[in-house]
Amino acid sequence: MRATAAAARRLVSHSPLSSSAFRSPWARHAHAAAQSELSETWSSTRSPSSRTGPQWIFLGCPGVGKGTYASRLAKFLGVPHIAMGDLVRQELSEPTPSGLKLKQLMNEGKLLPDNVILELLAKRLEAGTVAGETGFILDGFPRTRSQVEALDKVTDIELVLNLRLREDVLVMKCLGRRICSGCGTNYNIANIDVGGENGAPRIFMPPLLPPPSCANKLIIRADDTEEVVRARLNFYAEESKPVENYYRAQEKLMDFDVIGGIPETWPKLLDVVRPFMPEESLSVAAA
Ligand SMILES: Nc1ncnc2c1ncn2[C@@H]1O[C@H](COP(=O)(O)OP(=O)(O)O)[C@@H](O)[C@H]1O
Repeated sequence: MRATAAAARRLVSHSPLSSSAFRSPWARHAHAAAQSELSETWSSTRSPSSRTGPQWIFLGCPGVGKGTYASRLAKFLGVPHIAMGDLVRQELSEPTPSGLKLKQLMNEGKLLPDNVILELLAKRLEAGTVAGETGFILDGFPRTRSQVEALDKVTDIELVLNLRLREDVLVMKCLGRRICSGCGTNYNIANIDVGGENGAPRIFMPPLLPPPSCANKLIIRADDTEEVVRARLNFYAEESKPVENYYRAQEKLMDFDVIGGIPETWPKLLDVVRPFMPEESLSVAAA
């Protein structure tokens, strides 16, 4: 699909959150600002349809390992791994009055308004287009049906990988997450060995521990408390269904059960995506 500036503007105007949907003045203001800014952002960029590389999406619950596998796969494919959560955290790292309200939503495990999310993504895609990026793996976007429809207007998604893992393991994984405050690398201190009962397969995931250079700089995300993790999982279950159904109906969705740690899961993941990989990535994957 050819994405013109007009199509880009539709990405913003498509948002179901009309300014009247926001109850507080700050939110209405942010919405109005995003509308005009985003239109400008998109109209000043080259067409996203000039991308010729893979345009893939990773779906899955918090803690399932989207970031880990999406970033590994992105390296093989030679495209960027664009993690919506990282864009959000980066944006909210500077304290501003509107940012504080958004941060509060995030710390409660709630989704941020579409206009905020679409603006961040549009800016990231624009920067990528300028830098000559040919495709992307999106992680954490789209999360709602309205985000799916907005994305469809400006990209041509080929493959949607839906990572799945049982809920008790997801909670353990989220609570074990640690990030190096120095270099931003993700680790996990959870030592998971569960299952085997009631016909469920055993799941063994050893910790992913940091090297000494990161070990004393580890931080925990404010939204990785048990209460918030459970809330995020509930929100996800509710909101992901329409997204999954949309891509399933288009025959673009592939379910993938995470079966263990990286050494077991990664080769299986590569096997299932191999038929979709461009020629040049196949030789890297085979090496
Ligand atoms: N597509 C999105 N739509 C709305 N809010 C989002 C989106 N992606 C990320 N966020 C916000 O950023 C937070 C962190 O996102 P992320 O790192 O993807 O967390 P997780 O997948 O572990 O819930 C989310 O809880 C939500 O508040």
